[in-house]
Amino acid sequence: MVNYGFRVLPLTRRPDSSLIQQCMSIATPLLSDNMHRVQGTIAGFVPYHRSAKLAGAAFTVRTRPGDNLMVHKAIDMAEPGDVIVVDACGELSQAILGEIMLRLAEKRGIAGFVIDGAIRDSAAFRERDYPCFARGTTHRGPYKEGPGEINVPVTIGRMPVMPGDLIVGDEDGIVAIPLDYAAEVVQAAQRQLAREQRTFEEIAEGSLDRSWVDEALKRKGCELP
Ligand SMILES: O=C([O-])CC(=O)C(=O)O
Ligand SMILES: [Mg+2]
Repeated sequence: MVNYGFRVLPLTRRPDSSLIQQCMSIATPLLSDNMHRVQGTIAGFVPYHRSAKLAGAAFTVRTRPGDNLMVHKAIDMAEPGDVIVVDACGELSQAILGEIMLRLAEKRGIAGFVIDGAIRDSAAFRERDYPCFARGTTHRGPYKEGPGEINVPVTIGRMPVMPGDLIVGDEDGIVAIPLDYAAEVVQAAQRQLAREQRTFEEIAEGSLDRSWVDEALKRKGCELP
């Protein structure tokens, strides 16, 4: 019997904790802009916690749709600060996470969850402000049979995620920054944040140069009044 599809692997590389901390105050559009806008989840993930922010190392899980045995194992294995990222195939017929699991994860210092699937007991995530993004809710509970895998490459919302990627989530969705590029991307996003803050000031003063809009239209051959 080959074990591919039913494996539990350790997470061996994580981003620097100072980098994770910096990402708590950088919006996801700034991070995805600095990866050429191709790395990030498509629309459809909802934050069930009030603050909507999340950052940490990706502890990845791939489940059989509707089954959460491997998510339970991940909660027992992940380290404080990790984000459990579950590729549950976008399945919405069974919830694979609930309040008992939330409380276990919270107790262990796990930073939060990203679930490409459904959760239940969703009021508890809001009340405890415990970070969790998911595609929806249903009271229909999970099966606990496996198979599934831990710390293998996964995809969530059409975004590839490698174990140990720097995960950042907010009201606009979730982005996974590949570990080897994380420092560079975060620095570039911070420079973009400073540029956008200057733009906001120029808008308030009425001094923002808008000539690029007509120039772009003319270059494309558009007739202007
Ligand atoms: O039964 C489960 O595994 C999910 C659940 O509702 C909980 O954790 O409270
Ligand atoms: Mg429950």
